[in-house]
Amino acid sequence: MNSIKQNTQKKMIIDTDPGIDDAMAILLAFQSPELNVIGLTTTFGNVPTAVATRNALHLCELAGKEDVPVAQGLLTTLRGVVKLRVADFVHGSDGLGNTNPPEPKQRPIDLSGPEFLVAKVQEFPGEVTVVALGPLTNIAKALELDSNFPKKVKDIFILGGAFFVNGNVNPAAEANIFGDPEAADMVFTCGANITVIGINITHQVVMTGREIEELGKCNSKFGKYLCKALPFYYDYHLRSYNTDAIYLHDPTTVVAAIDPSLLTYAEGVVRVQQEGLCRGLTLFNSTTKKWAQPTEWCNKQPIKVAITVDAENVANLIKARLMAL
Ligand SMILES: O=c1[nH]cnc2c1ncn2[C@@H]1O[C@H](CO)[C@@H](O)[C@H]1O
Repeated sequence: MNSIKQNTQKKMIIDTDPGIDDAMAILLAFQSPELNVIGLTTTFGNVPTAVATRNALHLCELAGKEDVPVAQGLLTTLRGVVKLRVADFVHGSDGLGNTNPPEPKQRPIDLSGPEFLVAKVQEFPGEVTVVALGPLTNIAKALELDSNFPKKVKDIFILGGAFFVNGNVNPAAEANIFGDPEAADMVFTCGANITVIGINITHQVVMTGREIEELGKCNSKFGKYLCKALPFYYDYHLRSYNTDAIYLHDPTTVVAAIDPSLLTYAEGVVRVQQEGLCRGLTLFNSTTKKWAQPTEWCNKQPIKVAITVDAENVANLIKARLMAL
């Protein structure tokens, strides 16, 4: 890779809990000439953090990207709670559709995920894009470690939340936000340049059963690899949504970071319900009403919330890149 090309590429850190759609997103990022993936940080959600780290290392090795550092993130939520309910029914107990990936040869680096995030925005101020594909614990911890993190990071693209639609863990909450609502609320209101892609968007970007078969038949290494893990993810969608297609949550978020113009956005303050029945609910203030009394949404920095997507072109880009040789 020559330095001219590297200079025009976005420096990206992917915070991830692989996860089948995370695996698609990571391989897509590696296949994208616009991106220079400078590291992966791992979190819990689809799998426990230790499994996420193993899978992140494995995916780097599969892609011949052993030089990409993997930093293990926090094992618990910001409040120290171990998330017992991992999504093995979505991704299999190994996170990769029960395909039993080989033990990676590489090890995670000595820095923790949050320490790595802080170090990289310090090294490249205004240049690092963070793509967050799991609960937001590592990013929130990075905010605790460095209060200037929001100013130093270029932007943060977050897969999370359900805006004007039901959640996927329960009618109120989407899985990543539900995984650590306190962290999510901290991140959404931290003042950084944030774009949120919720399941109101990602449920429109799909790969059908037939397309999964085509992925397996093509000669691409990533396509052949993914089509072994995808049937598990497909079965979950068939069972849960009665649909002959999978939702491309995490890859859509990587595409948004590559080309934000494929989506449209509304700007407003987002807060997260912390307790009770609707714990994990994302509530976007879309009104311009001047409230009679100050609200918990006042005096916070607005963020961008995706409201429409060019689903066909986003899905086509994902498929083309995963099928590329
Ligand atoms: O029902 C579910 N429970 C938990 N996690 C889920 C479920 N459906 C999808 N995901 C995972 O959570 C993120 C999107 O919310 C995606 O990473 C997806 O793989």
